[in-house]
Amino acid sequence: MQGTPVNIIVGSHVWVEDSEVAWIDGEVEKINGQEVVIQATIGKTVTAKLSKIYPKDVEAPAGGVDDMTKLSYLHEPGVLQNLKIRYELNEIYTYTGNILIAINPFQRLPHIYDAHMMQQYKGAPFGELSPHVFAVADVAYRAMINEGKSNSILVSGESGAGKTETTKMLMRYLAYLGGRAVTEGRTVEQQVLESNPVLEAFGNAKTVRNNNSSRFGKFVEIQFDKQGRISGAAIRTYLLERSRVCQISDPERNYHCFYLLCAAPQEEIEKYKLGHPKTFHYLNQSKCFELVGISDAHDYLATRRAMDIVGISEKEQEAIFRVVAAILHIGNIDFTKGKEVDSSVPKDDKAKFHLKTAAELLMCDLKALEDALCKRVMVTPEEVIKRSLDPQSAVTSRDGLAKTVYSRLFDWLVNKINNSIGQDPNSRSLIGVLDIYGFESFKTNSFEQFCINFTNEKLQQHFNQHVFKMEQEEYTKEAIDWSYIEFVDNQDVLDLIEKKPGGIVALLDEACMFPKSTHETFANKLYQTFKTHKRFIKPKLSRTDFAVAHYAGEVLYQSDLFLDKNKDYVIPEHQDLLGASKCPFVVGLFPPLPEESSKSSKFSSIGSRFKLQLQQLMETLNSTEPHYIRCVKPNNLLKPAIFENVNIMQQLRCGGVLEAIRISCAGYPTRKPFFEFINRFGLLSPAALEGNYDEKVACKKILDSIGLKGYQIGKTKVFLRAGQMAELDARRSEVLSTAAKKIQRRIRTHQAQKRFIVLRKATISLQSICRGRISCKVFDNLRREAAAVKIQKNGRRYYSRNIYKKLHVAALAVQTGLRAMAARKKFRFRKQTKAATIVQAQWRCHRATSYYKKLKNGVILSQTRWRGRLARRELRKLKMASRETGALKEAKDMLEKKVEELTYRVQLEKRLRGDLEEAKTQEITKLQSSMEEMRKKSMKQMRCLSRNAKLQRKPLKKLLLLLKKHKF
Ligand SMILES: Nc1ncnc2c1ncn2[C@@H]1O[C@H](COP(=O)(O)OP(=O)(O)OP(=O)(O)O)[C@@H](O)[C@H]1O
Repeated sequence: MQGTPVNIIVGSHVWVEDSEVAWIDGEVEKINGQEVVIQATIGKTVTAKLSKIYPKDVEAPAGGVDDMTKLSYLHEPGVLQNLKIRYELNEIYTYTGNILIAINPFQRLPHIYDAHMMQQYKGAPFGELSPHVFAVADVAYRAMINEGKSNSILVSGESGAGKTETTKMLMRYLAYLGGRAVTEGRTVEQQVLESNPVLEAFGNAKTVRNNNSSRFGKFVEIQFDKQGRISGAAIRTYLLERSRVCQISDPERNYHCFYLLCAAPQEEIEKYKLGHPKTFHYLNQSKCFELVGISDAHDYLATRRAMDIVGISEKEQEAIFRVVAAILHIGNIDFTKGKEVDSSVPKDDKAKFHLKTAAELLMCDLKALEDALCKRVMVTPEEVIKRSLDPQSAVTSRDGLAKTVYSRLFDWLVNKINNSIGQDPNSRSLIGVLDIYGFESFKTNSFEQFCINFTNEKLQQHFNQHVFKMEQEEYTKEAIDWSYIEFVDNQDVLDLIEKKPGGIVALLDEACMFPKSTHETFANKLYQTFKTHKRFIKPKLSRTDFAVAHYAGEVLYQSDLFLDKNKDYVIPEHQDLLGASKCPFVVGLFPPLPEESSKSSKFSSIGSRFKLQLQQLMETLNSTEPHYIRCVKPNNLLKPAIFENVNIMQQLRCGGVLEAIRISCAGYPTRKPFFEFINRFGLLSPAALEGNYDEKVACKKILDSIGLKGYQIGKTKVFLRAGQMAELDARRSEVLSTAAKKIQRRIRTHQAQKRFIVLRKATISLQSICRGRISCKVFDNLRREAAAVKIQKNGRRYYSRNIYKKLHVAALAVQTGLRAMAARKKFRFRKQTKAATIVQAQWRCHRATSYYKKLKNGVILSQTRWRGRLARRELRKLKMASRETGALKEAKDMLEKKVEELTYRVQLEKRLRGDLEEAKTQEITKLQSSMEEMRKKSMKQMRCLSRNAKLQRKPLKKLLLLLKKHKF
């Protein structure tokens, strides 16, 4: 795409094309006719042709634009600068209309691929969120669901640009959208996703351009049912790089599976008699055995796990790795000259050991294997001749066997995965994801590059057809006013390659079928046939090379190995050998050829098979709605944050990105049938629809009412310029969102009102319930309080009463005690007083009595003595007076009177004592009840009293005795 040097005036900011750094920016100093002098920002003055100068958009947003069709100046430096700005901000995705450009970040950016992101992109309108691979997958999915049409996503880019990673993301997102419940432990989408590590282990290898380069093309068809759920899947692979099995260059590696197996657990290493990769010829041609940051041992286990998930049984896995090990051993069978001329035999014991191990692992006959490698059977009409091969040919035969076995193994894996995932015959539609090698142009380009570039030509044509050709056809059909948009149609290159008869592929097949053909004869044939073809170039200095002017540039091919690489037949000896293996798995890899084909032609060409495959692929793609993702590799160092301008510009040119931008801007990339247009955008101008039944006029009115310029109205469709649809959609979204807001507002008001009424009612009843409950609680509390007070009162009363009772009883007891004590004291005092009185009376009585007695006795004595004397005197007188008896008798009567008196007194005393005792008994009886305790005392007192009584009795006794003595 060449820029149009508009607005180039002195002082304007411009870009200048520079072959080394791609672009230099600066300010125009001078314009001299067709030459411009620029003061570049890199500090030098540059003089360039006016046609190499492009205006710079000084008002472009600082963060770049997410769709390049939005750029004010659409030219290469503008596009590059935009990508660069975004890449520096880690915005690796940018749209170019409907094409997504993905720049490999060479660093993990998990935040842009997590579940949250998937959720965000699910159902989001295209262009609403920032560009993303999920957005493309979402568009494809929605289009499939809404229109019921199959879609395809074509991922392209050069090796290491990130196609496989992008494809994986697409598959992950589609699995997320169409995932379904787990059945039998694993889902279809799980199997589809897990097929990636299995295919990567066997089809990927480290190359100089990518540490995990897919050495095959892949088209994954994901089938969906009516509900949009994944119901099946099919994987188609294209052109596995067979030569890598036997030949690798430093610092590349062979297919990952070989290294994985060499890092397997020890028992497997021993079982397959393996060792370090450096001990195997197929691996040690390069010094690179390990990958930085990758553990082969870990990957081996991961691959086995993935194999389990995709449905490869344990037994099959064992057989697969046995065959892989056998290939490694086959590679170590070296040959030396045999005894016969031009014959060969295993070189040494080491070669024999590997031959034997390979035979064991493939479960075929050792001798048959040796013969298959060292001999050829020639069938002539006359006889069957066995011809020996020289060591060089034996090595070629050996490598041929290894390549055939490996490619059959790879095909088996793909078939197995397809069978295991299963196809859905009732699938409504599918989404195909194509991850195919990008355009390749190296120093030496062989048959592989030729096929790869052929594929890219095909895809470019599909792209052209979709983007340009069909577009312009449509313009004509719809009779809109348009000017022809120039684009490079590559049909002539495709004719050069695939035309039948006469194309390069056909000529190659022809050459392969003639035994005497060599690459020189083939090249000559090409030179002759395409002498005048403008896309075919014969290099001046070479006799076998040829160049093709591809859409992305000229590529020089070396035809040396074209013939060999194009031959796709299995040497019959190899077929017979492995067909007779005792291992059913190996036999399965080499099914017997159909009788006819083996007879008619043993030859089949890789080129024409590949051509056929591509044809089928194109048919599939043509029946789908395509979406394009162009992966870009920002640098060859495979490091993040390095943006190599020239390299990227080249990729953008090759990928047709710039061309697509140009066409998008020059043409009418969006169109809609009138009906659909009115249906969709009628709401932008309701007035335009009123009373108007002509759709075309209505469409025009709608567009005019919005004020869009530059659109076209065809016979049945409205044609819009790039970005106009977005503008219309934005307006529509605005109208819809205003309407939606209005409706939402109303509905929300209504709902809120309803909610409010219900809420109020509920609140009131809740409040009344609450209040009721609170009152109940308060009442309950009051009742409880009253009860508590009552209980407390009663308790206290009871307690006080008890205390009082005790106190009362105690007081009574004390009072009683005290009173009793006082009474006792009084009683005692009275008793003592009484007793004292008695004692005193007794004593006095006694003393008086004693005194009286003494006196009386004395008196009596003295009287007696006296009377005696008187008596004696009288007696003497009486005697003398002799018997004066009368006097004596009188004395005697007097004495008797006295005794009577004394007896009366004794009786009186006795009666007094009885009265006293009676009073005493009465007193005791009275006091006995209250003074139980004092009984003893009283007893004592009684005793005392009785003693007193005794004492009282004593004088009485004495008195009685006295009376007795005196015989009263
Ligand atoms: N989106 C991404 N995020 C992070 N790293 C990425 C991304 N895309 C690619 N890469 C890195 O780039 C490497 C190469 O990517 P990938 O294998 O997808 O390239 P490719 O285009 O498929 O190459 P080939 O054609 O050789 O198979 C990956 O191994 C990965 O490290």
